[in-house]
Amino acid sequence: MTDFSKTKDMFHLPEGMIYLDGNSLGPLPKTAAARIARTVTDEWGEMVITGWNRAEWMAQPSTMGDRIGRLIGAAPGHVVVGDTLSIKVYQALASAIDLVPDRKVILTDSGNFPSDIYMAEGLIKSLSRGHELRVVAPEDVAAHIDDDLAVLMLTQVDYRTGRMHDMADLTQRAHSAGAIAMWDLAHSAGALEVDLAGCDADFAVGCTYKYLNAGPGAPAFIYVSPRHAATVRPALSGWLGHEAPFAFDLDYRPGAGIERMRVGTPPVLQLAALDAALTIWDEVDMSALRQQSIALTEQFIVGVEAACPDLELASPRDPEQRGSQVSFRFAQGYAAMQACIARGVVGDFRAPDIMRFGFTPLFIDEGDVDAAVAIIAEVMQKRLWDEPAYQRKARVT
Ligand SMILES: Cc1ncc(COP(=O)(O)O)c(C=O)c1O
Ligand SMILES: Nc1c(O)cccc1C(=O)C[C@H](N)C(=O)O
Repeated sequence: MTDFSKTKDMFHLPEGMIYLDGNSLGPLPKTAAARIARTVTDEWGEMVITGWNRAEWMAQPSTMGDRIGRLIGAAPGHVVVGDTLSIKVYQALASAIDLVPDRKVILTDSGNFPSDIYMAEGLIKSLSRGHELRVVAPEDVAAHIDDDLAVLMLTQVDYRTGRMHDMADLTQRAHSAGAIAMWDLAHSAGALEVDLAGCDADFAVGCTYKYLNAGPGAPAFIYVSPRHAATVRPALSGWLGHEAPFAFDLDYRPGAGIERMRVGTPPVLQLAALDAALTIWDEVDMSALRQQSIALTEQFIVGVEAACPDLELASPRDPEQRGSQVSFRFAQGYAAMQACIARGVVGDFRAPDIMRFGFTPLFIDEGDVDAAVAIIAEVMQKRLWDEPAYQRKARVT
């Protein structure tokens, strides 16, 4: 059983801050700075190019992929790390489309993160084969799975509301219709129990800078089901996904299994940060994490609803239907969030009116939730958001 009072001490948390934004960018693991410094000085500094073998830099995308695999229900050898999540979305979707050559519909929902939708649109244009991206309301996804469907492309947990799709059910429906199911786990990996193999998902992608805490710009990951891994065509056919990169052949031959989803040079310094972050995750029991996440989000909802009648719950009330974040709607949400941040409660705002708070049991506990609720209550009851300093500027970064 994971002791979350111990994991909290493994992070550097800024003094006086209750950090409820680990769903967007995780905090710094205390060992990360030394771990990165070791790679810089002992490996890059002393080994220079021999580090690719001596420090096993070249193997890290796969070894780290296996460690992430445990957190998302993937057997070793089916996850690889690299690139950004947007790139991995493109790569997975391109491979998925190839598996269903006679169909043209890609189905997603309006709660998906815009980058996934933009990448799909860009891919469709580049292919010029008449594919159509169908964007429906999240609750209508199941009803739109029919015999025209090529790929069901969904983000499991909605970045705005935290609403969670039923991965097992929708994957099974997609398969029954003869389609491929592809999942974005950006707001799932490290947030809840995911069982990719048990759900029989075809492809999954995700990032490591949110709940996994590998730092700003940390690389993404991709999963390919064992059913497809040896046959999928990698659309981004970079040299490190080649069967024999150092043969420098001029013809591309995909590497074995998941290795073919590698593209180019691994981000070694960022992988050092990921290594430090995964050293914490290696010991975490995902079922205990989920239980604690639900306890924290329930405590938060009860507290905020009792003290702040002007905030309307935007997340599902049923904990089984939401991820590890809680969102409230408020017309002055931007200003209210600025007022909370000024008082040390860091969540974030998503247009047009969502105040979003992430609950990350590795470093947030019941005391933090009570303290955050008290500050949010003060902001709302005293209308502190009404101060001109907190109003939204024309240009928001
Ligand atoms: C669901 C989802 N997909 C894609 C992205 C984009 O990821 P990246 O900026 O790493 O490409 C994000 C976050 O930014 C996200 O939340
Ligand atoms: N990746 C981000 C970035 O580089 C800058 C600011 C925010 C992000 C995010 O991850 C946003 C995030 N996907 C979200 O859920 O809103």
